[in-house]
Amino acid sequence: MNALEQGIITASYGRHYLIELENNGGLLQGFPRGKKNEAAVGDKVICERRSNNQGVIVEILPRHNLLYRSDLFKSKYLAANLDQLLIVLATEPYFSEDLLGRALVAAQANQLTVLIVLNKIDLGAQLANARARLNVYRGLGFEVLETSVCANPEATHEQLAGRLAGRATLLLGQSGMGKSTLVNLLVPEAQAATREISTALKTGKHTTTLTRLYTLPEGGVLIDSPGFQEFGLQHLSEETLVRAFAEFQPFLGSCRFYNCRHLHEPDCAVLTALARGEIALARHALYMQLLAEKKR
Ligand SMILES: Nc1nc2c(ncn2[C@@H]2O[C@H](COP(=O)(O)OP(=O)(O)OP(=O)(O)O)[C@@H](O)[C@H]2O)c(=O)[nH]1
Ligand SMILES: [Zn+2]
Repeated sequence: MNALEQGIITASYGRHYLIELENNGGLLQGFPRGKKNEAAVGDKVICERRSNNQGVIVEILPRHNLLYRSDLFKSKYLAANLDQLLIVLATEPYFSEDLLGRALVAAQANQLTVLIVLNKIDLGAQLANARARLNVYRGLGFEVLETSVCANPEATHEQLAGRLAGRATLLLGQSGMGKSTLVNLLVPEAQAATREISTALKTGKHTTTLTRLYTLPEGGVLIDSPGFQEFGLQHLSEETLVRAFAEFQPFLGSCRFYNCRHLHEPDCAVLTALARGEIALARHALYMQLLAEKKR
């Protein structure tokens, strides 16, 4: 048997992985050995070298979390071993509150810190509207930073660098919010690194579907995932879903039925709070939607 080496997954493209070996051991193209060795970016793995630049992943070391999305048919890993989620929104184009809400639920389920960034504040026309839409989330205690990556890169860097240093952060954002521009600001060598990864994985024009891990100049890692439209959370239990809505928590003991699902039950404390305007309609609607998707 060849020597075993440890490394971290720094890129994934389907079932193709790039592994950065410890102790400056270089890059290895890695393949999972069978279905159960499917790894995610951020995973620490043991691999067995098969050639100069290729190896087989023989073990995935225990992860402290794994963020993924799922529907009835498949699940898709986003990243492993995270501390933080950085959600990039913009004044324009219009951001989806549904995707934002789902990302917040996923973060809560994995005990991740959340940082929401409202980018393109230099585009004034939609600024007030975007701020108003984010008030609910500010009220829930989420930190919302305002940036203009293009018009004011220095200030953006100042706001974010300290918050990312020394931590593992996953960047999520719909297309067009300024995610790539932000990565290039925070990781000056990002474009060169991506070219290197594309060559190693021979992804060619599919580069945009890569998930990539960058080491930050200040320490810590930033993981850039491709934008997506769907964020299914089928795999989360009903209990986890309820807990993910912080604003429901004060009411949970006060429903008439101990096993109340807070959907249509009489004397439900959550529904009463909703009727009084203490819980936002859109948030409860998302909760109902997530529950409904589990049953389909
Ligand atoms: N006005 C303004 N435009 C910005 C700002 N940040 C990014 N943009 C522009 O918004 C557009 C989208 O930015 P990208 O960084 O490519 O967005 P993305 O989120 O990576 O989107 P995809 O590449 O589609 O995934 C580009 O034309 C950027 O130049 C900003 O702060 N202000
Ligand atoms: Zn209830």
